[in-house]
Amino acid sequence: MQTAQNIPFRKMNGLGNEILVVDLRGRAKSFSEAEVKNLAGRAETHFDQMMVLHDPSTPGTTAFVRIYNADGSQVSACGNGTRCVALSVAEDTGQTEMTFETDAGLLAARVESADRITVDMGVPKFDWQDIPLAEEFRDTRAIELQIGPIDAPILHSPSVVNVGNPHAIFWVEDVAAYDLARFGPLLENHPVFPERANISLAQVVSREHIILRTWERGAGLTKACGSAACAAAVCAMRKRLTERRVTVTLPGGNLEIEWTAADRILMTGAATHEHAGILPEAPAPAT
Ligand SMILES: N[C@H](CCC[C@H](N)C(=O)O)C(=O)O
Repeated sequence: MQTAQNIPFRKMNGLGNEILVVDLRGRAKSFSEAEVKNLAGRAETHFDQMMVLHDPSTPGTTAFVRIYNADGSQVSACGNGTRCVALSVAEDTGQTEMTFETDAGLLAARVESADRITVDMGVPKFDWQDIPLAEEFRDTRAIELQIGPIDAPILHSPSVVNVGNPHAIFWVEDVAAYDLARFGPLLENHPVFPERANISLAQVVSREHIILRTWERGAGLTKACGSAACAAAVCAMRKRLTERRVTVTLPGGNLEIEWTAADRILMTGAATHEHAGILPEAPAPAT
């Protein structure tokens, strides 16, 4: 396993979603799954997601961003992490507009301040094959899935969507009434989700306000999940529960989500610095 060669990192968060930002541009290096999990497990570099910047291949873009969950899995979208990367780049270069390459496509970002960073999270996908689901469901606004009676009240009929990553949204009267830590992993790994899924409880307070809690695929309970906020917003709009602009309140704070007439999802919120340092030497591989 290659050791880290004096590589700087920034520990940040997006509404409390723990993010490690590592810039590998100009270096011929990438991280193994073992290195990712090792960094996630250390107090100084602990993260829910790690955002790694690599040299881009599309002219005019700032970086290709590779995204890892704490369990080492590589994923294609992280809203909170993308805001942290955008703030980091803006502070380093003075740029306020930038575009990143990700496995889910190009993401444009605008940095007005550390409190107002907007990311275009792209176009939502609702077909069962695009989530993906293991079998055909005609109406992905409510699929036949339920959990219980291990948890009362029963959870059922989630909406599903892909916003660069897969999400299932359960609609509830009170997000605090459920032991999400207990059944989150059951649903994350449910066979109906061949690539697993991020699992959220959504409470629609008004036509402009949703309260959300999320069990994240590959990271567990987090204080915020930006892509889940996007997922809940577009699924609520699709069910005619909300307008096209909503505030989503997560345990760590608020995000503004807009599903534009051009079918793109705009997410606006803050990013916060915590500390910076040099990545620790990776441990020698067990012989
Ligand atoms: N756990 C997610 C990736 C990070 C999403 C979340 N942290 C966000 O802000 O969007 C997944 O496996 O698809």
